[in-house]
Order: sequence, then C-alpha cells, then structure tokens
Amino acid sequence: MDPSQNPASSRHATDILAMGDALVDVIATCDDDFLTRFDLPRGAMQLLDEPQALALYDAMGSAREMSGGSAANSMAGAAAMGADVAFVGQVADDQLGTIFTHDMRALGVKFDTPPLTEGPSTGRCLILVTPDGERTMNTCPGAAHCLSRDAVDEAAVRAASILYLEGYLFGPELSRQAMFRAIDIAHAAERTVAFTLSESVCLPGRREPLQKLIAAGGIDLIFANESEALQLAGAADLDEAIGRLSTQVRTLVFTRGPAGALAFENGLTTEVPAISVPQVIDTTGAGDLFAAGFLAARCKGHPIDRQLMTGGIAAAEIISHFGARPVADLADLVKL
Ligand SMILES: OC[C@H]1O[C@H](O)[C@H](O)[C@@H]1O
Repeated sequence: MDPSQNPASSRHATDILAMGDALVDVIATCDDDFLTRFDLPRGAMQLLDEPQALALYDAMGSAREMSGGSAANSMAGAAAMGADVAFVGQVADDQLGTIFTHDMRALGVKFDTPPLTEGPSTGRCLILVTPDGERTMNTCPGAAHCLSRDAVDEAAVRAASILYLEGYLFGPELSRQAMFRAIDIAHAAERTVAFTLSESVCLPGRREPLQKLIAAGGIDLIFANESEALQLAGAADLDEAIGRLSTQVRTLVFTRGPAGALAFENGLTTEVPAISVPQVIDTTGAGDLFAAGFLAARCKGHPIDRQLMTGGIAAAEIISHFGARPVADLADLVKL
C-alpha cells in the first residue's frame, strides 16, 4: 500500500513537504483586447525578464498583491484543511520575500529556506484575469529559480509522508537538480513522490527529462489537467494517456475543469463530477487547490473518491474569488 494512504502505519512529523516557486502574485482584471495588444498567451503562463515585467506592470490596471506560487498555494490550502505541511522555495531578502515568508508562516506552513542575500529579487507573477474568469500568467521568477540543492534539508524531506513537486520549478537546471536530490532522499526513506505538471513541463527541453524521470520510477503520483496529460504521454485521449503512464506511475490524477476529475490507481478508474459555482471569478490556482484537497484527504486516510471530491470542493472555493489563496473556511467546507 502507498504509505501516504495509511497514516496509522506511517505517522510522520509532516504530511506533505512541497518544493515550488516562491512568488508574489500581482492580479488585475483586463479585457481580451489588452491580451491581444500585449501579445499575452491567453490562459497560459509565460516567463518574463525584469524589464518586460516592469513594462507590463506599468500597463496593467489597478492590481492587488498576494502571495502565490503553485505548490505554495497548495500548501496554504492543505494547511487550511488541517494537514501538517512544509514548503521549500527561494525568496530574496527584500520586501516581497518578507511578505511571502510571513504569509506562509501565518498560515501554519513550515517555511525555513534562507532568503538570498544577493542576486535577483523575489519573483512575482503578473496575472491578468479576463471577464470570463480565465487567468493569463506572466511570471518573472527572479530568486525563485535560484533554488539549489543546498536548500534541500534531508531531515525535513525524510520527515514528510509526501514530497510534492511543482512542474514550473522543473525548468531551470539548478532547481531541477534540487528536485532530483529531494526525490532521491524521499525514495530512500520510502516516501511518496507526487508531481504536479504545468504547461511549461511540456515544452521541448523539459518534457524529455521529465519523461526520463518518470520512466525511471522517480514519480509515484501525477497531477495534470487533460491537455498536460495528453502532451506528456503523446496521447490522443485520456484513456490512451492512462494506458501509457499507468505502467510507470502508481497514481494518476486528472482534472477536467467543469467535467470533474478522475483518478487511476490500483487498476481502477474513479471519476467525480465538478462542484458547480454560481460564477467563476478567477481560475488562478484551481489546480493547486485541487491538489491541496486531494492530498489533505489522502493524508487523513480517506478513500480515493473522497480525495477527489475534497479536491473539487477546494478548487470550487478558489475560483469563486480573486487570488489563489483560500478566503472561506476550507476546513469547514471539506470536513475531513
Ligand atoms: O497556479 C497558480 C500560480 O501559478 C503562478 O506560479 C502564480 O504564482 C499563481 O499563484
């Protein structure tokens, strides 16, 4: 049995330790013309350098700032649902880094990666939300992509039932090596390694090393949306993707937006419908909060359908307002 599913026999100090981009989100609304005018990739994520980020920031309308980062959002959500969680990510010794650190700790997430004292500033993600609730992300990763192997604390990885890795951080060689080190430590300690895909891991130059890692048994659980799963597996539909990936990964979890979510584990497919919301305000963080709910329920030993449902409830909460950090009482909503 996957040790992450049986808390009684695998009581570790931490439920989940995540590695991901440490970012502060800058969120503004815009119309579709704005995206066209600035040639922004609607519904996707692109990387910006510092001058590009400053130029886009100047052009954006009034914005609100809040801590973000995909895996960091997941840990914030999992903590809110009662999981004991930790985060490894790189900030700089600056104001945004202080804000990010404060927010993580205030939410109960253990976050001890020392800030960079020289080099790039703390990363930020300029997010534009169109009237249909779709988010377009423009990330200036800054310090986040300076995360190195030294930031991985062996004892902290060993102390967690699940190591949760974010696809965005798999791009730069430096942080990819940090992830490899964490995977080695986690597997030597017989922990579960979960990986959330992002569209960026499907880029040439990233997809191949990820496929190699998967083929070598480096990942036990994958989270993906439908399009990421098809691209990674080189498949035409989800059944084909499951057929290919399930020989290499023990648990596959696919989110399908309004069509719900499904998991493939132990030869069985489990599907759940999406939770409907009165209005989709901002889809930022939907996948992050889905993973948070799924893992929080898994760590409490709930069955796979409850894990999927919990992910769906958390995702529904996050798309009902601006920003990728929960505002409602998630613990009360999911009642784990
Ligand atoms: O998944 C959403 C997150 O991705 C980006 O990394 C942003 O920080 C945002 O909060």
